[in-house]
Amino acid sequence: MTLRLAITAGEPAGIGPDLCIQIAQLPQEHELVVIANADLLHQRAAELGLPLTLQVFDPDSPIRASGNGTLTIYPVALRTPVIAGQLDARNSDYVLETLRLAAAGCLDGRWQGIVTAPVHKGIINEAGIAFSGHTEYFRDYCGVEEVVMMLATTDLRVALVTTHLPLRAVADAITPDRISRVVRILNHDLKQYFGIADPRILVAGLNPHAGEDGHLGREELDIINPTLAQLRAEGIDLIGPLPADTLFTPKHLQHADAALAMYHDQGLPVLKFHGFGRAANITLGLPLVRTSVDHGTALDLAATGKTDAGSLNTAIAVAAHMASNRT
Ligand SMILES: NC(=O)C1=CN([C@@H]2O[C@H](COP(=O)(O)OP(=O)(O)OC[C@H]3O[C@@H](n4cnc5c(N)ncnc54)[C@H](O)[C@@H]3O)[C@@H](O)[C@H]2O)C=CC1
Ligand SMILES: NCC(=O)COP(=O)(O)O
Repeated sequence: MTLRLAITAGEPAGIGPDLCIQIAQLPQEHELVVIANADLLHQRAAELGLPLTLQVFDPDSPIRASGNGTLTIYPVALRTPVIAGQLDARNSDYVLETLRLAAAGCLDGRWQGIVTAPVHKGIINEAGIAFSGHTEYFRDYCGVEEVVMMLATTDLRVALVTTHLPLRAVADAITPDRISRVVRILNHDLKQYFGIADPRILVAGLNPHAGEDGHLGREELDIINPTLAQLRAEGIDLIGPLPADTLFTPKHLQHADAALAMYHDQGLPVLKFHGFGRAANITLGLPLVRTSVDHGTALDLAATGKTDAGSLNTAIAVAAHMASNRT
């Protein structure tokens, strides 16, 4: 089935616009509705020397696959002109408007999923807007209590109990309630979106050596172990808490459907070492399908033509797969 997917082009000075133009050159199975400024895309296409035709989104027109240099555009006004590679806080409002429009259009059925190109968290905060990431933005927009960040390649899925938190705050955020909510969402969405009948999830400890029986930290004994026992009693197949340094070895991973890390930089460096440029970032637990790239704004590469669109391609394919499987 040909789907309609929204693509937010992300930080306008970064590589998001370049990636949208690059994927327009490839044959696509779905209609890609890029939510962005049209002049920005034309200007970046000219800088890259790539052809680009933009057709303005019409909700009443039949869905038609993008490609051959053509994209559908849902136009949004920039707040100030863009120079590739140079952040400008005045455009933060534009960036957030693209996210809001994408979420609104997904919830009202105009498109079946959202794929996001990277935004720059720092410049949005410098504009005076508290923003820690798309994951938290869409959680709040949709009014759900919890979501789960999971990055995935074809053969490795890594989900996180906590996302964009200072390391100092992580231990306090590892609570029975949070672990339970995250595990239930992960278990449910591995079934719903990925057709895994009885997901097996490896859970990492928080401390080195999973706490070494309490000698290197007590979170495993006091919080993680009892919570996993309760979740197992609900029928969820959990292994752990395992020391994170050995969890990510083939011996354990070969029997698992996903690994659950306690924090961002416990899980994501492994995933990115394994498959940077081929992975998708997926938000589970939302009432809509949202995927993203596995990388950031790469300001150094904007308008250079040296950008790899592999992760955006993966994110589009995963969003289409999820939207087709959504129950
Ligand atoms: N989904 C999102 O919106 C994400 C946004 N970010 C944001 O991006 C900004 C920059 O983050 P960094 O840590 O510098 O990471 P980065 O991913 O932007 O850059 C890291 C390195 O990878 C290279 N790189 C990144 N994407 C590439 C691509 N598609 N093709 C070729 N090379 C690529 C860059 O040139 C750089 O050398 C930060 O503000 C961060 O918050 C980071 C990750 C995800
Ligand atoms: N490391 C992943 C990342 O920063 C992307 O987060 P989000 O913007 O998708 O929430």
